[in-house]
Amino acid sequence: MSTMEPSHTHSPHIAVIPSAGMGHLTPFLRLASLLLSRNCSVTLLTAKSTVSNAESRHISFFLATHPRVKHLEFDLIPPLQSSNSSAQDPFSIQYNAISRSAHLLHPLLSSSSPPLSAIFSDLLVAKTVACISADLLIPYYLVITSSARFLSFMLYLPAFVSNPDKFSSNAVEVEIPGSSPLPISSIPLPFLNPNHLLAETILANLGVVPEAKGIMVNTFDWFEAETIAALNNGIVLSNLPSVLPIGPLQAYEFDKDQSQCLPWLDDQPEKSVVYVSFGSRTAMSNDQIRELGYGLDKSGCRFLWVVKTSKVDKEEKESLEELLGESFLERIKNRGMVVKEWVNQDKILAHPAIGGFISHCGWNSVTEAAERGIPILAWPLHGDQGVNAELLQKAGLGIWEKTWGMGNERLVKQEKIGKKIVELMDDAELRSRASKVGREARKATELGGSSDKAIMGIIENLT
Ligand SMILES: O=c1ccn([C@@H]2O[C@H](COP(=O)(O)OP(=O)(O)O[C@H]3O[C@H](CO)[C@@H](O)[C@H](O)[C@H]3O)[C@@H](O)[C@H]2O)c(=O)[nH]1
Repeated sequence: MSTMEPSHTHSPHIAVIPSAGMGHLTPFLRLASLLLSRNCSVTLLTAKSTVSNAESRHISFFLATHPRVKHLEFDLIPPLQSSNSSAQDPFSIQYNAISRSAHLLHPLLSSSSPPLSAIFSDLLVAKTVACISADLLIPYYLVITSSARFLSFMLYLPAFVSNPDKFSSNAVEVEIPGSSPLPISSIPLPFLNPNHLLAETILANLGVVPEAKGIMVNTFDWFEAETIAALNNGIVLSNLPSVLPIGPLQAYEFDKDQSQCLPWLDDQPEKSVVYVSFGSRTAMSNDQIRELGYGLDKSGCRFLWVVKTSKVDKEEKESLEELLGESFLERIKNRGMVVKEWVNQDKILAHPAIGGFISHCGWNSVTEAAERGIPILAWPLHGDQGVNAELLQKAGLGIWEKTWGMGNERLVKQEKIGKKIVELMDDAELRSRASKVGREARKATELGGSSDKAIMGIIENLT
């Protein structure tokens, strides 16, 4: 993005309110950094305790490198106890706690100095933020951390859950107005159970979406043109505010990476390495992790693999030797690097040695790969990831083997994995289509590009 300064004398002061997990925090910090570069003042509001170490480390580092940002923390009221075992996902519990604690934001926001010009918040606190913004007579904008396609589905969620007969066990897809039908198999499991904490939290906040001044989405026009048009033409929801694609949001400098990954990549030939990572909060079963390892070995490709065995980094205990065996690590050591730590993914994807990405299709990972034009082998595991996998395949950014299923529902064998990796790395047409996606993504964020114009329009409206 450009660092063009607004021509106005009054620079807006914006409160930025993410929810939980790196997948939600990262785009908000990137947006905050972008706003600063456009001469805005920023106040960042976060919950006093985070779920993962990665979040608290990133917040601290961000504040240290962006000293103009004011940071305010709010308390969390104790989480709801639920008998539903699927609700025990620590991130869903935190989303719910943040959503229910959002009223504690009022005194922090109303006493802000200089007074706030706007609030940019995650959907999961929208209900309270809408009331506060009405009280303070300032606009609020929603920031969607997933795809526009997934936003369409979320907006359709109230209709979906209130009409279960329409979605009988025989149904294979859901018709979302203005969008191609969504396979039932891509719908996140919590949404098939309206009593799930995550579904409950989203449903509780959806009602105020029409009160937002605008809905920013970390996507770009070219990538999701049909969906964005449908959202903006009132086909999905008649009273929807403008949907504004502002992505891919750019990474800010995060230079504390002490790992050996980048030096190792420096020694690998161009586009020869497949990067494997399943984001910040997704763990495969240990059996699946081992099959993936043998599959990587069978493919004969070079690889950089970030292994994650538990949802939250605080629980990671097992060593790589215990998990994969010393003989595996010895066998692959000349063409594979396996780590079990936080890596600087954005820098890795930007490295010329990377030729492909095996990804769970968390939306940040997808947008980061899109920006670099890196082809993805989609392996969605939960949440919005099936929806994202489908759309990235349609846009030409990757391939998705649907028969592998979502999550740990079936064990995908090493032979299949090995073959797919070879397909990912050898397909010249796929590589060229992915490069085109990269060119379009970069065009969107250049000065005068569609995403650049969208963010400048918002800032100008606030001055
Ligand atoms: O070692 C690591 C692991 C992750 N990342 C970064 O962490 C972010 C992870 O975000 P994402 O790729 O979106 O995955 P999740 O952490 O799984 O994100 C959650 O939030 C996303 C945005 O709402 C959803 O799309 C996902 O399904 C949901 O799991 C990305 O920026 C990665 O670059 C690193 O830099 N290093």
